[in-house]
Amino acid sequence: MSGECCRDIVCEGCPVLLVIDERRRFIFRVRRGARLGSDRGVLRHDDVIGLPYGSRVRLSTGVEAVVLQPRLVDYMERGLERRSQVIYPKDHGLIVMLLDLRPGMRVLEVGVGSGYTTAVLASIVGPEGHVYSYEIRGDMAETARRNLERLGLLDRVTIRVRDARQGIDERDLDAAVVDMPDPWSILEHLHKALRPGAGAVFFMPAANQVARLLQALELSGAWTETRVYEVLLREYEARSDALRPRTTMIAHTGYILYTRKLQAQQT
Ligand SMILES: C[S@@+](CC[C@H](N)C(=O)[O-])C[C@H]1O[C@@H](n2cnc3c(N)ncnc32)[C@H](O)[C@@H]1O
Repeated sequence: MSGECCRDIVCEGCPVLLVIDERRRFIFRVRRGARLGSDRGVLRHDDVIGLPYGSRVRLSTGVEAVVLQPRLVDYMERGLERRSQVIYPKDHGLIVMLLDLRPGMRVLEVGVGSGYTTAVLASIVGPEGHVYSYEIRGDMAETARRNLERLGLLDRVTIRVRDARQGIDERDLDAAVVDMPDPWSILEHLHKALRPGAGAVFFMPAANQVARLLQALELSGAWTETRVYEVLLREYEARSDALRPRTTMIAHTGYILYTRKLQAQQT
């Protein structure tokens, strides 16, 4: 079978998402001689080496599973450490569009937590871009570092273990994502760090935070194009004989406030 290792074909050392059923999904790196155990049977890693991604494979019990490339969203669901509240994929999607994120951008992040948003930003800016991330807690920064290392994204990220209220070192940044309890307290630092007209997104779980931030933005007169959003995502049962919404959904994650830097008036 021809094809590129880890892109088309499973080779030793490649990451794999093994899907047995909706609840049994495992992410691992293939190691010759290793085994993955589950209540549905055992998978010998050797059995997937050389298979094209997208192949079916049988466990020791005869149960069938599928071998796929893990996506970032699969890692977020079950392949990373989680020690803080994280921003969900439904919200990341809108954040990426609002900030017009692209390869090569230099992006600021305030409030790293477990590094889920850092991973989204780093995967989009690519090897030629960079993410500058501020996190006040050393233990959180370490968790994020481990997660980014696992994803192979750590070299695109600089994590500063620092209170962002004391200042931001970088200048001329293309965009910012702020996920911290009191974002109004860093507005001046943020304004200095962004390039003219650059966008910033603030993620906040509570409506009173949004109101307070809006007030601070209005008072400063230094921001424009301010918008507030909430993303509701309803998944469907993907069954041709009974297509209908799922009975449960994530009711609330947080609000997304978008705004852009306004230059000071030239006199
Ligand atoms: C909800 S978590 C961020 C989660 C992250 N967006 C994700 O998706 O994984 C908020 C983080 O902000 C950090 N934080 C709070 N105040 C901060 C400050 N003044 N400067 C830097 N980080 C701060 C907290 O320690 C916490 O880890």
